[in-house]
Amino acid sequence: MRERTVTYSPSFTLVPTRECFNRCGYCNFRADRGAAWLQPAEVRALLLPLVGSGVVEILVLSGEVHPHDPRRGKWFAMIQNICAVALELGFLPHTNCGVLRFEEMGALQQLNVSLGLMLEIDSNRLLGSVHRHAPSKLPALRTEQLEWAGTLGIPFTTGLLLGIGETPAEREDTLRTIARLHHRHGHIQEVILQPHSPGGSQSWAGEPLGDAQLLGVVRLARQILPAEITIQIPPNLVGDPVPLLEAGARDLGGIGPVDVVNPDYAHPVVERLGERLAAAGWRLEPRLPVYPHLDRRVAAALQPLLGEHRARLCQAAVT
Ligand SMILES: O=c1nc2n(C[C@H](O)[C@H](O)[C@H](O)CO)c3cc(O)ccc3cc-2c(=O)[nH]1
Ligand SMILES: C[C@H]1O[C@@H](n2cnc3c(N)ncnc32)[C@H](O)[C@@H]1O
Ligand code: MET
Ligand code: SF4
Repeated sequence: MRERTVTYSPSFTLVPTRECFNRCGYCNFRADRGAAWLQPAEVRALLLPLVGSGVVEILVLSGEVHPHDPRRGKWFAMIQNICAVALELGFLPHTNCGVLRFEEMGALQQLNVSLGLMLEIDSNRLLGSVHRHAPSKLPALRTEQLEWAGTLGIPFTTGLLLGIGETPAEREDTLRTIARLHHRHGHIQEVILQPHSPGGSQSWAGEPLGDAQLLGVVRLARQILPAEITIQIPPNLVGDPVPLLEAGARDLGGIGPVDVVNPDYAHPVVERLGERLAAAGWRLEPRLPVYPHLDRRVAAALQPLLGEHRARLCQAAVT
């Protein structure tokens, strides 16, 4: 059988803070004001042991401080510092810290090879349920973020959170919104199809999205999204990834020690996952947090480090 390829990103997640002014009904990550903020010394202490370990991506995933909160500037400076330390130690940062001001997005572009923000579901109807207390999940705000990222030329990861009360038509609308934004700017590198996976501390008592439903969405996404956009599924939130790969998914996202968003669902050990996939005719390969066709859009100051990682990845592939 011909071997096909599926990718993952060897990653480690840093959390600037869990403090968040939103209260998404499905969230098991957020904390109230007063929660800890990551200190500069802690960033170094967490990252130093990872140098030379094979980890490349530092996923910076944060709760959000309100844009009009007087502490917003300090919060944003903390995120910039985390990215700068990660770069200094030779890692490639990818930040998803929620909705940003245009100037903030431009500043993070100088410190990240790509940025992420889930569109979730492009429907105002959910503002009456899971997003009732989540102003930063307003669909118009999130589509504007994707538009800005396109204007700035930032390689971008977005996605859908599935099984949060949306209809089939709303899933299709969301995929079409992403396709439309991509057609204008060509900046969407991957779309995560994330199945809602209930955890112990969320307020909304929704069911998990099953693999059979996810399979249908992967097929639909492959029809709607242009071929250069990769479909990502999280291996720890699905039963068997193989049928989803057969349906068009080609990436398994960042794999690290813990999934901080879904701590109740352990990540697979990469070696075991590789063996399971190989038995089904799929070769698991590492990738960088920016896709090769978008390398030239990465900030000039990051090009030398990106080049080193790209060369190392090619070397590993031929040896
Ligand atoms: O590359 C990304 N991976 C994202 N991932 C995948 C992530 O790389 C890994 O699954 C782990 O969170 C890393 O330990 C998410 C996973 C989740 O469970 C929830 C949200 C995200 C969001 C992103 C993201 O914005 N960018
Ligand atoms: C960082 C991203 O994590 C996703 N997210 C948040 N809570 C859950 C959950 N219970 N199950 C799956 N994904 C979740 C959202 O899509 C958010 O944008
Ligand atoms: C756990 S969510 C982390 C990213 C951000 N708060 C968002 O929801 O978009
Ligand atoms: S999903 Fe993100 S925005 Fe929503 S409450 Fe959790 S941390 Fe905040």
